[in-house]
Amino acid sequence: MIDSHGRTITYLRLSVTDRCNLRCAYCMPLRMRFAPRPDLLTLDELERLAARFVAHGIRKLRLTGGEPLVRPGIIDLVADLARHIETGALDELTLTTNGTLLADHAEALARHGVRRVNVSLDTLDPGRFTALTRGGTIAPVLAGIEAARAAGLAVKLNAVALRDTLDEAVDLAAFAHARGAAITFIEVMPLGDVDAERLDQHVPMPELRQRLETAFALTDTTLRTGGPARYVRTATGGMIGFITPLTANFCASCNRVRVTATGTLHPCLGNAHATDLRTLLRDGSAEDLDRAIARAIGAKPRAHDFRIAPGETRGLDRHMSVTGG
Ligand SMILES: Nc1nc2c(ncn2[C@@H]2O[C@H](COP(=O)(O)OP(=O)(O)OP(=O)(O)O)[C@@H](O)[C@H]2O)c(=O)[nH]1
Ligand SMILES: C[S@@+](CC[C@H](N)C(=O)[O-])C[C@H]1O[C@@H](n2cnc3c(N)ncnc32)[C@H](O)[C@@H]1O
Ligand code: SF4
Ligand code: SF4
Repeated sequence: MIDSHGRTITYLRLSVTDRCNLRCAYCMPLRMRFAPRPDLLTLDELERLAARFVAHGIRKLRLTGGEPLVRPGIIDLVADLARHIETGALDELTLTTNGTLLADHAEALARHGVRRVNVSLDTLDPGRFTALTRGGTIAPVLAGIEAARAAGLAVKLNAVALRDTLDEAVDLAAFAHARGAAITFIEVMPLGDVDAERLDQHVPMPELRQRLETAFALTDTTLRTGGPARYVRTATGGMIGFITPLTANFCASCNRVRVTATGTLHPCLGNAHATDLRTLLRDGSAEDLDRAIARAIGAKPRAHDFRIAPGETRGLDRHMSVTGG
């Protein structure tokens, strides 16, 4: 699948639920409205839809959410999708999780062909964690990271670059590296309404990188994982990734599309473009579905138009938890 800007699409981010057991302050408001249950794809529909994308050249499949591990039957879905790894059609089946339920599932994920997981962790301070997630506790996340490692899963940490936790950037990187994990810092994106001003949350990545440079000597690398991060290496060999949609967008090399838990294809995280696949999946033919996917990818926008600056925030009326990032 090649879009009209010549970019080959090989990476699908599939949201398996828009529900979550946390309420991260940068992701959603405390009183979040979720999609009506009948609108959610069934596990069978998710599996069938993923198979269409794999048939069209998707090589990397990431399950996300909401929180993917709150979806009942998630391990059955992973087990079904694992056949694409076994046939060689997929290079990677992976997921991004808040880690709260990872201790319960790490072993089963590893058994079904998952080799690595990305775990979101923005703070190491238990009180701050509860405040930032509006009610979560950090202990299960830390246990989840250990369980994943024990199950043989490679772990990467994700931390959003936030004004309130900037003072922890060095500690977070050291925490990750002590566990053999890479860490990626992500600039906050203006997606959906939250109970705060985006400008108050946003830390431009050069500022965060400067903090890290007080503790680590950083060397740029050419490492690519197929995701949007650009990586540096510390003198001790630890990897730190930067995802910089606001200060240095990476759209020219984009290889990704996403499908929501209700079966909407968004060819770009940062634009409103949307194609309903659920109706075709439920009532149409396989050819109709394939045509709709091809048309949507052909029309993938060139880039996003996010902006967070004094006096001006430009974003989208769609929360990150809808697309799963
Ligand atoms: N603007 C933008 N942000 C993205 C895109 N893809 C991922 N992100 C953001 O990057 C963050 C980290 O994504 P992950 O779920 O860890 O996935 P990844 O970066 O592809 O992971 P790796 O496979 O480990 O490289 C999330 O907050 C996403 O929203 C994208 O295409 N555009
Ligand atoms: C939407 S979550 C879904 C998966 C899972 N619940 C988790 O938190 O890892 C995926 C990633 O998006 C990040 N994220 C959420 N809202 C964001 C925003 N507005 N800007 C940047 N990253 C965001 C999270 O920190 C997480 O790393
Ligand atoms: S970032 Fe992930 S864990 Fe946090 S509220 Fe959003 S979906 Fe839930
Ligand atoms: S904002 Fe859109 S074009 Fe840019 S990297 Fe993300 S999905 Fe790709």
